[in-house]
Amino acid sequence: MADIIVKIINKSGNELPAYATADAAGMDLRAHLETAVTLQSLERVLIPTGLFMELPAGYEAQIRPRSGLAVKQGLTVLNTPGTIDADYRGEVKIIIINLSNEPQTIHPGDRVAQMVVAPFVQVAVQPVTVLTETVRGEGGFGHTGKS
Ligand SMILES: O=c1ccn([C@H]2C[C@H](O)[C@@H](COP(=O)(O)OP(=O)(O)OP(=O)(O)O)O2)c(=O)[nH]1
Ligand SMILES: [Mg+2]
Repeated sequence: MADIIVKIINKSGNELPAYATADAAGMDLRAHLETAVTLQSLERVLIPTGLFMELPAGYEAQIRPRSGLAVKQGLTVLNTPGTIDADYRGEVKIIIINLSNEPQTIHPGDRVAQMVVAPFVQVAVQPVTVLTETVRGEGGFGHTGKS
């Protein structure tokens, strides 16, 4: 597991991201804030993490919501899953939106999202005029299971 190295510069003063349990998929990310931020209902905000990362080629980091924040406060990641590219060298930031009906406050150091590192493939795009036929064909969007 641990032979995949992600280099991190931590300018936040918060602890480094870490897996909370032995087989956790995600590492929680903390807000790098001077003061608390309050979001009105449906307001969104870009939360800095103070983290700068270097992922190995062929890997991305996905920024996902935390279920506890979502169910308790209606706070979620607007662009989930956010994509951190392996060649990105800027600060990792998290787009949080308040989907509750009340104002919600994020405090410095709060765990606002989680990061899952995953491999991906890059593909070659080949223009054609005909695609192979399949049983599904063009059916989708609830097409299966109908009699
Ligand atoms: O939640 C996110 C999503 C993206 N990024 C950073 C890392 C990523 O590599 C870069 C670009 O992200 P994306 O491709 O999603 O944004 P874009 O709007 O397409 O911008 P760009 O034109 O820079 O690719 O922004 C974050 O810090 N947080
Ligand atoms: Mg992009």
